[in-house]
Amino acid sequence: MWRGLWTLVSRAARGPHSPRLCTRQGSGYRAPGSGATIFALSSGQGRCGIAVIRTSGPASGHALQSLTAPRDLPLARKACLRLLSDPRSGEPLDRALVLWFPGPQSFTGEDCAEFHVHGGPAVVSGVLQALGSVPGLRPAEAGEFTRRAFAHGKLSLTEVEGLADLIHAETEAQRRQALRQLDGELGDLCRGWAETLTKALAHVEAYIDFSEDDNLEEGVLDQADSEVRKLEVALGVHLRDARRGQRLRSGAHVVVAGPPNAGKSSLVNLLSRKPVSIVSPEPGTTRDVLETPVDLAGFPALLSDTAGLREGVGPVEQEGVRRAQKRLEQADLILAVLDASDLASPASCNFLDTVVIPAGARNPNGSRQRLLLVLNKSDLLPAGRSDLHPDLPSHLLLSCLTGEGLDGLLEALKKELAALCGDPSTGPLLTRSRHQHHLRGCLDALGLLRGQVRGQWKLRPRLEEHPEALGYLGTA
Ligand SMILES: Nc1nc2c(ncn2[C@@H]2O[C@H](COP(=O)(O)OP(=O)(O)OP(=O)(O)O)[C@@H](O)[C@H]2O)c(=O)[nH]1
Repeated sequence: MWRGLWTLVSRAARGPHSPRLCTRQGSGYRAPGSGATIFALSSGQGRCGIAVIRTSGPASGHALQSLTAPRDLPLARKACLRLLSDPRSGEPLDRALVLWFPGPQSFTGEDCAEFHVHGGPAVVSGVLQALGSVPGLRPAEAGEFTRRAFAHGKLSLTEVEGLADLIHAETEAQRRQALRQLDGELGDLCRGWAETLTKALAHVEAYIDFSEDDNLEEGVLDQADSEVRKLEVALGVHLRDARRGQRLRSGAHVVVAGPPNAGKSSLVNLLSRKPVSIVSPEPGTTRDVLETPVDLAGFPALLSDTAGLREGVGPVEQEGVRRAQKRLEQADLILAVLDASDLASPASCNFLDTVVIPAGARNPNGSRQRLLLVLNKSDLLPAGRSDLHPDLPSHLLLSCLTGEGLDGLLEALKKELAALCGDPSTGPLLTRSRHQHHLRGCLDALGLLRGQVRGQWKLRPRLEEHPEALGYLGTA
């Protein structure tokens, strides 16, 4: 009976055939056409000082020798100046730095070469054409160098994702997070979890094999159970935190809302440093939701300008108000803007009552909607006036016209966004729904395993239905 249980559990621990959370491949996986030698421009397109062209594959050394004079291979990983010429015509193409990375000590794990040529379009296209004429070489597909690095165990899946995030990082916080993931932090965390699980399974196996001979310390199952419980707690904490990492990748939704003419569009333009929205003294100028991606105090955000909220307007503006309200419901952070010199107007009072005050109250899941109240047009207030409104919630004074108060607002935004997106320096974050999917699968499987360990046989049919259950964390 125990043997049967163990067969189930160990099958479960080996997990699914699909890529696991932090899989480091290194064997088995072969992409179509992976035997060929590939080449590509690895630096950006366009005119520039230096462009880097790379090759990867068994014919890299031959390609390097075919294009360079003298023809001998340079010392491994040492930059060396060579004349490049077209192997078909012998026509000189450029004088360039070349590097030779014999596998497996290269980015992809294969033989690689790099040509650091002058970045003019004619030079780049001449060298690419010359490489294409070398037998066994073909242009690389998008992402193929990284795919090969993964296939040869040079990068784990989470590191590949970190690399992609680093290339696309637009803000400081995104760069920090991507670099930490590329350095393997998330993978290390998952491997730690996987090790804990493997140890717990080993204890269960030992119990199954030896308990009847009384050779085993007491409490082995309890110990395994307690380890698995701790693991469940750790996974739960990361899962609950998952939205923060995803926000850090894709940007938090910051919605600028308020009554008409409060200066919402002026604030959006000020924060994005470009004329996203039309600014005019006419109330009701902005009718639709206008979005722009911005770097707010080092964090990525999608900033939305919305129609001024007021009642008794025509059908077009009414639709704008409806869209603004819908966007407010989806906001991660509301930037509520009021005209500091017009706080007693019906539109301001209504906005305070319907948006600002309710945001401070706890919603059914126990959290509050994040909101920063900004009183704009502070330049219109009489000097030294601080008695704005006795019941006004905590707020920031700003003048979009003079820029006064902007530093304070950016500081407050930084705090809010750090809470929303997570601080990459405090530990690895789950940045993709793939991570969440695998962790959730692992958590479910741990529940099943604990049921089995405690002899709850009624769960057995369910485990048999999910033989992959415990393989979600991947292996080192
Ligand atoms: N004095 C002063 N005027 C401002 C300030 N910010 C904006 N304004 C003016 O206020 C008017 C309305 O500004 P907008 O930014 O268009 O206001 P809005 O809230 O987007 O207006 P709607 O599109 O009608 O909802 C414009 O004439 C701006 O120049 C400020 O800080 N001080």
